[in-house]
Amino acid sequence: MTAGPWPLTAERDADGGLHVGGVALSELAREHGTPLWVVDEADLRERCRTYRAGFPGVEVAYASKAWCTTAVLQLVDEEGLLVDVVSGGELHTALVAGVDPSRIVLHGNNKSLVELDRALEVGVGRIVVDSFEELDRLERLAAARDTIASVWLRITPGIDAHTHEYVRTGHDDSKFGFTLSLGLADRAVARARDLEHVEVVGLHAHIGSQIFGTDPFVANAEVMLDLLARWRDELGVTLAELNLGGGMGIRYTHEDHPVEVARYGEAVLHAVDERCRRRGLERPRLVVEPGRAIVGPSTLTLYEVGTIKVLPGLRTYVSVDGGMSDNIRPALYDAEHEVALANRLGADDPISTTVVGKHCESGDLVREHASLPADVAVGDLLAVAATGAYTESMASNYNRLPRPAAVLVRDGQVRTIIRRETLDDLVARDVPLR
Ligand SMILES: Cc1ncc(COP(=O)(O)O)c(C=O)c1O
Ligand SMILES: N[C@@H](CCCC[NH3+])C(=O)O
Repeated sequence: MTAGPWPLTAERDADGGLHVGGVALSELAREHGTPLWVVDEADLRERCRTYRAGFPGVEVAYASKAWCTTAVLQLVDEEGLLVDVVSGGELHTALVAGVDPSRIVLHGNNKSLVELDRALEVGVGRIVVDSFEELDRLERLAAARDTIASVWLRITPGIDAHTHEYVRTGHDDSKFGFTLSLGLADRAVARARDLEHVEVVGLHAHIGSQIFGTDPFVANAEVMLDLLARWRDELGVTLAELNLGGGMGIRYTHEDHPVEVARYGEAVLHAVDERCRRRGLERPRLVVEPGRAIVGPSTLTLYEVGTIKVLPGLRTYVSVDGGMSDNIRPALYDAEHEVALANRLGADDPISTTVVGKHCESGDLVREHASLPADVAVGDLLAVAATGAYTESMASNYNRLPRPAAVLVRDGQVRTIIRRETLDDLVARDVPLR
């Protein structure tokens, strides 16, 4: 089981039932209901460790936008990762999780005054400045608090990573950061020099997400080191820190072949050291910022099969009890996730099915071409792989579906880390007229 996109401890028992963390998924469905996010704790911790080992001497920050819930943040914190947040809500979650503020990095292309001020109040480690307005705002807020904001400038390095258009961030025409080719980065560092309460200590560049191959990451590192060298030579500005962002692709289906973290680390660090040698730079204090690669593969979503609609000569629709409200990725990015029957092995001859959710949208797909046993039936359980990243964190209540629960499994133990939403939760913020 583990060779595919499934969590580390996933295995089938003698009857063909799927287990994760030593617990049968059918038992989890009985106890906790469906849809259910099942997180393999061993897998999640292992990925944190693999990342740290793959980038020796480099700080690893978890991009919490991938899955920002207290238990997940506590796990990655225990594993020694920094936590990157992009909003007051993510910051609050990290603080509630008990993450030391100095180990938090605040991102965002449009941080509010309240968010910036809160970051200064609690003393987050670094604020990643995205715009000229933000430099000015930070100067005013930090002066009022009689403090100094330690910041990285977010640079848009002009690197076009070949990934889905919606998740590219390093190309020139991007809403994020100071565009290097248009001279905005140079203007930003010049502006920052005039500020008394903002100290630029480093640079940041993130080129996009779900990227396969090492070349775009290497190119990003080279561009950023060239910039550090040029600013040293032209402006006498020496910056000691460099955050190279996240974006490493993961395996969602058997057809995906991502690079191993160790190879990615080797390639980037080799390029960094080579460039530093050529430019006569000391290796800056490096940070990388993965989200998806930490949590994505650790989790599967468990659904129950409801309606099955056979359209002879066309296709077979298999409907499950969740859909785009708990995983928007297929609808938004045409993303594909492996699907498997979870409660039994099923008939030998697979058929091609279209697994869909229960929402009022034809685009409410779980997987367009899912190979499932021909005898898939109402009441069966389906497991959908690699749903730890950008599913719960992008979940909604569309069609007023309560959001699912999440459980953490390890060595036969089960802990609820997010309770299932109730119908009362759904109306809790409504203010009725009568
Ligand atoms: C600034 C920044 N850092 C890190 C990440 C994490 O990306 P990924 O989940 O692809 O590793 C993102 C999301 O793309 C991001 O915008
Ligand atoms: N939500 C996207 C990734 C966004 C990356 C955030 N900057 C996905 O599921 O692929």
